[in-house]
Amino acid sequence: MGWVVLKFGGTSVSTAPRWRCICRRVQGVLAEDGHRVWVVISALTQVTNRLTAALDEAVSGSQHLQSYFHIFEQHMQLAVEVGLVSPAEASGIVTAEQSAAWTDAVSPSLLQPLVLEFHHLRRVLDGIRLTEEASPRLKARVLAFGELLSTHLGLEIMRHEGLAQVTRVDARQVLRSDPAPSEIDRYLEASVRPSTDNDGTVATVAGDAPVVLTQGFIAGAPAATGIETCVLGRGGSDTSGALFAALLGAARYEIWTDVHGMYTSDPRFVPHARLLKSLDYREAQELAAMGAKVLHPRCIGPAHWANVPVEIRNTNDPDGEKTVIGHSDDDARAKIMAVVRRLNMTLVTITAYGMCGTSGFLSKVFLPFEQHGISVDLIATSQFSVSVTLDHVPGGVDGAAFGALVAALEKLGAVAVVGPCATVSVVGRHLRTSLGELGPVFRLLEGTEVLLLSESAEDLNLSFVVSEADADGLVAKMHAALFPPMEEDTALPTLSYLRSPSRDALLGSSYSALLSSPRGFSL
Ligand SMILES: Nc1ncnc2c1ncn2[C@@H]1O[C@H](COP(=O)(O)OP(=O)(O)O)[C@@H](O)[C@H]1O
Ligand SMILES: N[C@@H](CC(=O)OP(=O)(O)O)C(=O)O
Repeated sequence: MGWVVLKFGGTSVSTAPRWRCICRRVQGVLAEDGHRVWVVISALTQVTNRLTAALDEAVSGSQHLQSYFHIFEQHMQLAVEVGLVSPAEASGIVTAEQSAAWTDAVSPSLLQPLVLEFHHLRRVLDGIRLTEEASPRLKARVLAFGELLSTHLGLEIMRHEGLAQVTRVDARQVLRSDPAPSEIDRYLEASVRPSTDNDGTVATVAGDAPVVLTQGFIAGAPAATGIETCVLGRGGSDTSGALFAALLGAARYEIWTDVHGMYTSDPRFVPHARLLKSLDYREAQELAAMGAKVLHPRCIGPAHWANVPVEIRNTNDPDGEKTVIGHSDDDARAKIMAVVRRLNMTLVTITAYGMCGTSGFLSKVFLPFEQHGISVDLIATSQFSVSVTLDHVPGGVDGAAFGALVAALEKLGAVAVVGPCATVSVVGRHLRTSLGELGPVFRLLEGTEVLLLSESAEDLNLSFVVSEADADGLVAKMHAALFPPMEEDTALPTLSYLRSPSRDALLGSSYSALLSSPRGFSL
């Protein structure tokens, strides 16, 4: 019997109606061809942010249980909403001390694992408060509690909803991280290579259970003393799901979230954004990497590696439209797919007039980036100058790694650092053959200071580095030019060439149309 992997994000696991939807979907897949179902869930919405706040509170020693108590309340509210705890049992707990007493004295036995996990979290936070410091290793342990807690509660909710044969698996037993250059990468931005389950670990942990529930975001980091906890970076549950799908050789990987799929821009800011009905792996990867936050940038790799088709679907509209990601045979055709942006980028320019025309300039410039574990994103070069953008600086621009990088680069020439800035990217296929269609985009840049312009070697994105303040306005204008709002198409005769059969095959409904559809849903 084959597996189908379902991943539910924070917004999809935080209310009773969403959990009923999860259980219905699991039952639907079980009924279809006798599949087994591997369910990956994130922490309840905002819990990872609250754990980050709890860490800061514990380090600073101020009110270190405030965020902890918020998290406790959130889980109790859900337990009440789904009917696992009565409102009377949960009432009257207004402080962290009372929550501890409540969990000791009156918690229902089926919630004992959840309660023990809360005790464990509290012990770790108390320890951090005493020492007033938290290493990347300890931070990862704290952040992992979000998913450990949600899966304890989720297991009982699923059983309560009639799914008797669910097994909870600890993801750290299955996913093992790769060696990493720094402590931050090792524990907080861990990467796990996709692989097949040669040693049968997945089969062992799943046993005969038709349904497995496990954590997204967390993995095991092999250490001399055993297996430590690491996390895959914010939003990493999508990648966990893809890794499990690859290990299991799953028939399908479904990512359930609060939107119908990948849109031509972030629908929160561009309500006329159109749903992308089908994408190939490379296109989806490029969109995720350039800022379509609905997918974690590393999640497509494992699915592609194992040839597992991916679907992105809306928990609030389970039978509605969706994005399907897989192989495609039409990559010869040019197409414009989206306008997306990323914030918090750093632009570094190294200028060395003395090196004009000398060989090896580029290798000398890039060596310090490798030595200090900082990967570059966009690149533009001239004879004596190189500009690069960085989307992730381990330890931040005030940290030791970045300081050492700048010191090394200064030995080669003058170094200028600009940040935080933003990249606005038009993502598509064969953009160099679509420059006529992209014309309006360039006109829209008049009056905006463009710090760097880059066209990707693979011809998949055209990116502009601008100030953060300019980014959202620019995205909205560029998107309106390239994807005119549907109802206004006829009013824009000059852009009518943007309608074509291939475009109609690619683009689904707009976010605003889906939002006002009779089925109705909300972000
Ligand atoms: N291009 C895009 N297409 C779809 N959603 C996007 C895009 N860019 C950003 N998003 C945002 O991604 C959100 C879903 O991702 P996320 O919050 O990580 O979900 P989850 O908690 O379910 O994992 C959506 O609510 C949407 O606002
Ligand atoms: N809980 C983690 C991992 C994650 O992927 O969450 P979500 O699926 O809600 O984006 C985070 O907030 O980063």
